[in-house]
Amino acid sequence: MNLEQYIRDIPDFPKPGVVFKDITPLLNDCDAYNYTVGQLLKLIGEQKIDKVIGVESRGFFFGMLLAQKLKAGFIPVRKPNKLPHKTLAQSYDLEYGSDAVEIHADAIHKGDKILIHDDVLATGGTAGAVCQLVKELGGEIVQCNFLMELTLLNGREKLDGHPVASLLKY
Ligand SMILES: O=P(O)(O)OC[C@H]1O[C@H](OP(=O)(O)OP(=O)(O)O)[C@H](O)[C@@H]1O
Ligand SMILES: Nc1ncnc2[nH]cnc12
Repeated sequence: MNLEQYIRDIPDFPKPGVVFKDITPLLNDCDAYNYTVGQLLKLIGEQKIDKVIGVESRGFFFGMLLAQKLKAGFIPVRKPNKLPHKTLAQSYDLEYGSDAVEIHADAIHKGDKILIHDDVLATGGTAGAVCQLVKELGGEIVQCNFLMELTLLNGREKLDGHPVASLLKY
């Protein structure tokens, strides 16, 4: 299956000059998203995963599906002031702006094997901040896993040498 046909380019969204990669056609097709889950699982292989982190908001869709298949827990990493319990926060720069991410401080136990999932690796600011949160809580990052990678933005460089895998490269 050619997954690229389910990802739509939206020029100048959300700001002029940005070509937004829209995954809603992929989410809208059961065969396509099931196939995608299978392909993402192949990237992980036989590696043991205790918890999958999905990054708000588009990382939630496949993050939760992956967690179920991997028989792992799911941890939402959210934008500021959304999580109700005690949190740890990390700020970062975006391709189009800046923001911060938060995690519940009790979500990871020392030594937990963590898969970080998001839809897009762009500048790496978001995923880099998530790596920092996992490190501070004593988790072990097994893989940073993405549907797609915008290679010209060199996001991998922000991920501290952790293994990175993506299904599509643009
Ligand atoms: O590698 P980076 O440059 O950090 O960019 C990647 C991040 O940007 C997008 O999220 P966005 O902040 O647009 O939020 P959303 O998922 O809620 O739409 C995307 O889903 C990643 O989380
Ligand atoms: N070009 C892009 N398309 C979709 N999500 C993104 N996140 C950061 N850059 C993006």
